[in-house]
Amino acid sequence: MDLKSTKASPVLTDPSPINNSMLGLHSSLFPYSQSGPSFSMSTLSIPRRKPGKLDDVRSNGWLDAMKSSSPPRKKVLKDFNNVELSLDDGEIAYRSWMIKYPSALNSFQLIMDRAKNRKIVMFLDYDGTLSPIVDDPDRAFMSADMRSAVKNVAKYFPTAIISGRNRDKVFELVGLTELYYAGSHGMDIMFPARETASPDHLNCVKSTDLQGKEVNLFQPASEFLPMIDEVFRALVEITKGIKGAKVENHKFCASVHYRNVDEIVWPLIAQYVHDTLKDYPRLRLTHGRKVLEVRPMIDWDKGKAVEFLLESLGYSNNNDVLPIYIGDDRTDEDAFKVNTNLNSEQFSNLIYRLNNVIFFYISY
Ligand SMILES: O=P(O)(O)OC[C@H]1O[C@H](O[C@H]2O[C@H](CO)[C@@H](O)[C@H](O)[C@H]2O)[C@H](O)[C@@H](O)[C@@H]1O
Repeated sequence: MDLKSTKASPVLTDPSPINNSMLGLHSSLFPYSQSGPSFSMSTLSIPRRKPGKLDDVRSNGWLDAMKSSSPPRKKVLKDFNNVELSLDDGEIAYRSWMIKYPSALNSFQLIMDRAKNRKIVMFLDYDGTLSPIVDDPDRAFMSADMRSAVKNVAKYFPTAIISGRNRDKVFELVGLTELYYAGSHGMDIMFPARETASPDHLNCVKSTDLQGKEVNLFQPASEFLPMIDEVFRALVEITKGIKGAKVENHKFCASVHYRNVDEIVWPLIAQYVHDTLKDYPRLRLTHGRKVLEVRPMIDWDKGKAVEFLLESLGYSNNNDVLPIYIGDDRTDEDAFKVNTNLNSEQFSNLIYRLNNVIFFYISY
């Protein structure tokens, strides 16, 4: 059974900033931005092009998905002593999540037992996992401590970064040459030339990395390069009048950020993206943390990238291998879905939380 048939998602949506103090946790444990965007009517300028009916994005579920990461409303609950607690939906979701998924740190021995005599292969998401979530995507830096921890992990285990970002950009942010990198949600994978990709993967070519070393490059969506470039420019143009909107070109996908856009304008930004995509029937939309991601309609995602890397590095279908994936976002669930033979109970037994990200084994 895969995650498609498992209703609850293991990832958390953005909580309200006051959660941290209420739960008695230090704010540094939370990667979420602590300052929400402020809004005044005078700061809103509406772009020239008229959107289609805003009903499109209301009926197709985009708006609901966008709102699920917004600061939720308050609810009054009673605690064990019958004292009324004012909790918002995010706080309730956070508490339930803490109960549902055991802490990886408290379960360390169990995890060590499962890892005994097996080779760990480590997969790490970037934003929200290695770096804190901040308002400006260009300033999502990982700390020196985190870099040194990842460097240490890579000393012992093959380690790959699987990010939605442009591969060069995520390499620039991480800066460790000993890792493997997959950008554009796994549609741009670089791995050592000494390894060979399966003959099924035709889009694998020889190339050189930034240090001039020979490498293999796997880009299953290479034919979409001009289309993504074009849609990126169209999205920049159509959203340019929306204060706080930001569009990024990740080579094989494009991101439209609305974290810094007032919620009142979200239907408009969603409708603009929806209208733009009408001209591109071969592109599809996925949701991330306050970001709309436009990507090619191909059967490839972070999960396929994990399988591809395991296969290319010689670790697939091997009981001696224990792949571990750590991620925080909906797109990371594609990697969690790699376990297709598990029922939902077996599946949730593989999930732990590590601070506020999900720690997951891929077991064969
Ligand atoms: O797969 P990832 O490495 O997690 O990348 C997913 C997206 O991450 C970035 O956006 C997110 O982080 C930003 C910086 O903290 C934040 O401002 C934004 O709201 C988040 O969605 C990146 O900018 C996106 O393009 C990636 O797709």
